[in-house]
Amino acid sequence: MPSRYASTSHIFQEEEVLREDYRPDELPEREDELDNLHMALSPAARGVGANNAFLYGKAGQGKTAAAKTELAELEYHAEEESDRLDLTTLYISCESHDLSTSFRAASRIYMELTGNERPTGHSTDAVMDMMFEAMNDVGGTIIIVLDEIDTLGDDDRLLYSLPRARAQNYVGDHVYPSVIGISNDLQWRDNLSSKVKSSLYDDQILFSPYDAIQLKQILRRRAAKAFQDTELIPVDEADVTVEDDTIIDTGEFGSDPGEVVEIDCSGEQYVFRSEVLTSDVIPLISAFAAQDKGDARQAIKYLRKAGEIADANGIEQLDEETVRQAQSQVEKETVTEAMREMTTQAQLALAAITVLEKSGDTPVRTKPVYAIYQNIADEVGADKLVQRRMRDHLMELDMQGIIDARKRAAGSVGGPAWHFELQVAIDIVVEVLNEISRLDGLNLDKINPGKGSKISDY
Ligand SMILES: Nc1ncnc2c1ncn2[C@@H]1O[C@H](COP(=O)(O)OP(=O)(O)OP(=O)(O)O)[C@@H](O)[C@H]1O
Repeated sequence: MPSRYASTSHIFQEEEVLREDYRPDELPEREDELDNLHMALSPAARGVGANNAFLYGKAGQGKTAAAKTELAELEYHAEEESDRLDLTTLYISCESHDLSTSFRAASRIYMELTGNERPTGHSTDAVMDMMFEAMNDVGGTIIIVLDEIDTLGDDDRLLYSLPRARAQNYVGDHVYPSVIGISNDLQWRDNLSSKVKSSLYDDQILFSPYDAIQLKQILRRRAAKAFQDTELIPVDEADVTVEDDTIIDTGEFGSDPGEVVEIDCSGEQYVFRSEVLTSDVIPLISAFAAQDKGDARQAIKYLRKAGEIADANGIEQLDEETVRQAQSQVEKETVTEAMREMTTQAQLALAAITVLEKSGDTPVRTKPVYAIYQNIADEVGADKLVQRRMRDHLMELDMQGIIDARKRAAGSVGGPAWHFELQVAIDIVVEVLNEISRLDGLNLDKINPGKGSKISDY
């Protein structure tokens, strides 16, 4: 049977560059944040303890990439000075190993430091002692990155003890441990107890969302590596003449000379030229991602998906249409994944909002959502939560970006009240709700939205 697989792609040259685990060489958009982190870590380059640092900001802002880049540089320095410096760095993603307790996170640190198996049959205190003992054995400067640190929830024993390890004599004078915490849950950060805050946050570094210009730079650097016949050439090396950011003599490239762009904050100009991306692809993706959350991961995903769509369908050039298709597919995949992982109760709350969205009754207050939620719960034979608990689920859906919860003026009576509406395309939600087997038998069309409750009704 002839194979439909191809070993080369007419679109991609180096597809890995657009994958999640690719580590960029540079992060010019994060120069200030890297400088701050550099300052926090520089005592380690002198053989003493680094400051504890806390990197925070929304998803996809380069926090992890910045921590890894800066640690790699410090490791390189320590290697060069290995007769003088004794440095150990650990990167631990609390979420991916489900290290949701101090016990599990301390076990992981112990395992990484010793190479031993996971300790079993011990109390949290005993595992923390084992972890500090391992630090004593390793000695020197030990920097531990705890990514997604918020998954530790309100179990702050580890976060309280680690920064105090020297002061409390948990480790000897020859050990300098410190923590780089990373989180995109700003509420968690604010809710930490003040005793933990004061020690964990020697240096706090905020990563604010990327704007469209920064996203364009990030995407152009990636695209030049990832796609066929796509390049970034310094203006003085390109066969074109540029005046006021415009190409006035197109040289050998005639009708398709590319465009003049910047790819970092140095002010240096480049010609970006591509035979597989039309000129509106990168600006459009950047605009979509900037309008949404300014998330570089999301922007890179759109670019990759657009390439995959073109590749699979034999399309020669990615264009606006391919980008729109990619955006809707990525959105669908994201929502589908989030919805499948939700509890049934969260799915029921979402189904209720969806019914009201369909009938044009959103943004809507909690009470009408609750009425529909009860109907739906009856329909599928699920337990019914009290109104407050159902609202907690709505707030969680807001955190996931699936619905939008906003306090709005509620009219003449009372102060502002929460109003909810869908934030993602309704047809995607309906399709996924229909696929979820736990909601089998639910027909959204049959649920009566009852009296509408738009803002204007109040
Ligand atoms: N300035 C940048 N230049 C190039 N690539 C970047 C930049 N910022 C982020 N990225 C890329 O975007 C993706 C997300 O970045 P990263 O994982 O560092 O974000 P994060 O802030 O740690 O997000 P999360 O909190 O969701 O883990 C990665 O693929 C990363 O390489």
